[in-house]
Amino acid sequence: MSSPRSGVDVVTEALAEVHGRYGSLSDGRVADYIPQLAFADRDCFGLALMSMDGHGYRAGRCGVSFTLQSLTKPFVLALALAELGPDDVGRSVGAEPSGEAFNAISLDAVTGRPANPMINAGAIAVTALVPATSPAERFSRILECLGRFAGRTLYVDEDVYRSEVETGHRNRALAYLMRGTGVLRGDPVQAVDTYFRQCSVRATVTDLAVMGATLANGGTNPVTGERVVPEPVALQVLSVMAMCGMYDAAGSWMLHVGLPAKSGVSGGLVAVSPARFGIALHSPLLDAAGNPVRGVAALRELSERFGLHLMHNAAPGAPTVMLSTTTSSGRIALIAAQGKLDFTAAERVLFALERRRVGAPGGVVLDLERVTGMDATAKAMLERALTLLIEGGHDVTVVGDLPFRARGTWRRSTDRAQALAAAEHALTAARDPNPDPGRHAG
Ligand SMILES: NC(=O)CC[C@H](N)C(=O)O
Repeated sequence: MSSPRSGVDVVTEALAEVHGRYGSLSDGRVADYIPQLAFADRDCFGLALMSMDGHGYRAGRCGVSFTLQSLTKPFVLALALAELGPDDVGRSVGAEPSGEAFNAISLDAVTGRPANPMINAGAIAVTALVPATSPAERFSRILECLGRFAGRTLYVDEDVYRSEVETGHRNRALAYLMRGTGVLRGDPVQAVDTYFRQCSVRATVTDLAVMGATLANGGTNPVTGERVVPEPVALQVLSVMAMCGMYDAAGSWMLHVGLPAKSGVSGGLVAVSPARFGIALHSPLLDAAGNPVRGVAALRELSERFGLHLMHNAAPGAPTVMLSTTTSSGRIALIAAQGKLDFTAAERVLFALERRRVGAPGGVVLDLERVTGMDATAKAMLERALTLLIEGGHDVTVVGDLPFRARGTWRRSTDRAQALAAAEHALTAARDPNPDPGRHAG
């Protein structure tokens, strides 16, 4: 796909630009240790981005399918984690970067566990963990799960599968070693056979972008709307990808691109910008670490251009605290906030409150009328602060209808001016013995 001639599609334009810039790189080699992979078209290059809202963008050849190979590893890990949980999975495989090639014999001297699930040894162990009553059922569960990530039914390339079976002696050796250390339960030949089938599943760049977007979106496929894995599983998988997804180039990838990612020997790569999008590409020319040369260059540029690095500070949003003052009576601290509240926004509100707070029995009016939402952390922080204020003898009013609980007696209001008037009244009443009729228990 070329850059759009009209309209405002700057995302496609950016993809097309990097596609054009790096599509002519001819360094690297097509993997041929699995003979069928040597037939890959070295000129093929496609790049697709799928946002967590399900908006898709493409450049180059994105509809051509290729075998996913190691790109299946994070998604099968997700299945095992969803079924068994991290403790059980962790008994069979570690989560440490190996700093070695994908086919390394990276087994811990004491536990016998492979270093992580993104190298072959770890992936074979994880595949064998998927609960099933037979190898056929295990593979069909894996295939079905990959399809749910992609949002469509996927198929095995039988030629590539046979090619892997014929040449995969090293993978068989890894499986036998793990059988020896006790990490792999069951038949090592069957475990590797399931793993070969899994590696031979075909998908397109577009499919792979959807698979990445599902992880970006906390485990829910943004195109089909289906929850594929629970949110904590998506987080765990992305963590492992961030540390181990790019084999022995994981460190320099994190330094220069800074996104959880996974590559495979057929030249595919998927990277995830958490809570933003999945981006995928296919280009069979691989560098020495087994990562696609054009893809690494393209993603490095896109990451810089769009500020995607995980360690990049998020752009400051609108100021959280719109108003922070003490009323003319000197008795009430008034703080008004806006936007969506997370840890940082809640901390800003509480910092302002702490600075304005008048000694008890002072009043506090917290105007959250223009707060559009809050996450669980912000809610817990504000509730705790309200409880502390009430316990400290403050007269507390919250303006707005956000769902809050706080122990003790406090007021809720829909209008800031009324809230201030009621608070002044209550503070005056507190000094004289008449009870305040406006107060209720929350
Ligand atoms: N890095 C990869 O994609 C490796 C997968 C391949 N099927 C193998 O096991 O050798």
